[in-house]
Amino acid sequence: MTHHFGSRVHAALEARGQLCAGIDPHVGLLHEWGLDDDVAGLERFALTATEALAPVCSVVKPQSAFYERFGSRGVAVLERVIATAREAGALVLLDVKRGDIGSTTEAYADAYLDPASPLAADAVTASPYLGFGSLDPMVDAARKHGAGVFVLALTSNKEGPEVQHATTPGGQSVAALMLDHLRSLNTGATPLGSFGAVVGATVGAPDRSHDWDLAINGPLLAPGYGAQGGTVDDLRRIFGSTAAHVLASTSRGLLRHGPDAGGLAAAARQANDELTVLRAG
Ligand SMILES: O=C(O)c1cc(=O)[nH]c(=O)n1[C@@H]1O[C@H](COP(=O)(O)O)[C@@H](O)[C@H]1O
Repeated sequence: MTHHFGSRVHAALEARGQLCAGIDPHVGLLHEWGLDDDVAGLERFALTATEALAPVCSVVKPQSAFYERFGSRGVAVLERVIATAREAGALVLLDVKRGDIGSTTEAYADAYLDPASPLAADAVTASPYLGFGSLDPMVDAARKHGAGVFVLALTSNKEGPEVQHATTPGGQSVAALMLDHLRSLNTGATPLGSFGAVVGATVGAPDRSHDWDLAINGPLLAPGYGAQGGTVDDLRRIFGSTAAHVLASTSRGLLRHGPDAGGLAAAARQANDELTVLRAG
C-alpha cells in the first residue's frame, strides 16, 4: 500500500519546503501574460506555471473553477496539470471545496480521490458546512486510497467569521468544533495525519476571544499568504508551535512572476527560503 497522505506531505515539506503553489489562471493574469481568455490561453498558462513550479514546490494547488469555466476542454487541461505536477514530484491538492449530503459526497470522493478517476489528486479541499459527518465518504475514500482531505475551518475571506466564529449548541465556536473533528481523525497517526485544516494567513493571531486549537496532528493549509496580505510574520503568529505543519499557499503572488519559467521558479524558491523560519516554531 502506498504511504498515507500524512506521511507523504510530511516528507514533502521536509524535502521541498512549505510553499504551496496555487495554479489559478485568472483572466487578468492570462492578459498580463499576453494570452487570450480562451482554452489555448488557459492551457499555455496552466502548463507553463505547472512545469516551472511543480519541480520546486512540495504541493501544487489548482483551483478547479478557473478550468471549469471553459467546460470539458478546461477540465481536460486540469487533468494535464494534475498529471504534469505529479510527474514532477509535487503533491497535488485539488481545490474544489466540495460538500454535500453523504450519498453525493461519495460521488465527489470517487471523482477526486479514487486513483481510477482521470481527475484523481493526492488531496482535495472540502466544505464541512453541511455538517462534518457529511464528509464521511471522503474520509473513508481518503483512508482507502492513501489520499488527504483539507477541511475549511477558518477561511481567509472577511465573510468567514459569521459562520466560523458562531457558537455551537455545545458552547464552542464552529471552527473549534471542525478542528476537534480533524484532531480525532488524525489521532495516533505518525508522523502526521492525512486530514488537514484550512486556516487562512489572514485570520489574525489567537487571542482570548478565540477558542480554537490548531494542534490537530495534521497539515494546515494557509491560503491568503501573498496577494491577500498574509505575511510570514502573520503565519508565525497565527500558527505558533504548529507552524512547521503549515503549507503557505499563494496563487496570484507567484503567478505574476510569469510567463518566464525562470522567474516563476525563482519566486517559488525565494518564498520557500523565507518560509524556513516557520520550522523554528
Ligand atoms: O481552500 C483554499 O485554497 C482557500 C481557502 C480560503 O480560505 N481562502 C482562499 O483564498 N482559498 C483559495 O486560495 C487561493 C488564493 O489565491 P491568491 O489570493 O491569489 O493567493 C484561491 O485559489 C482561493 O480559492
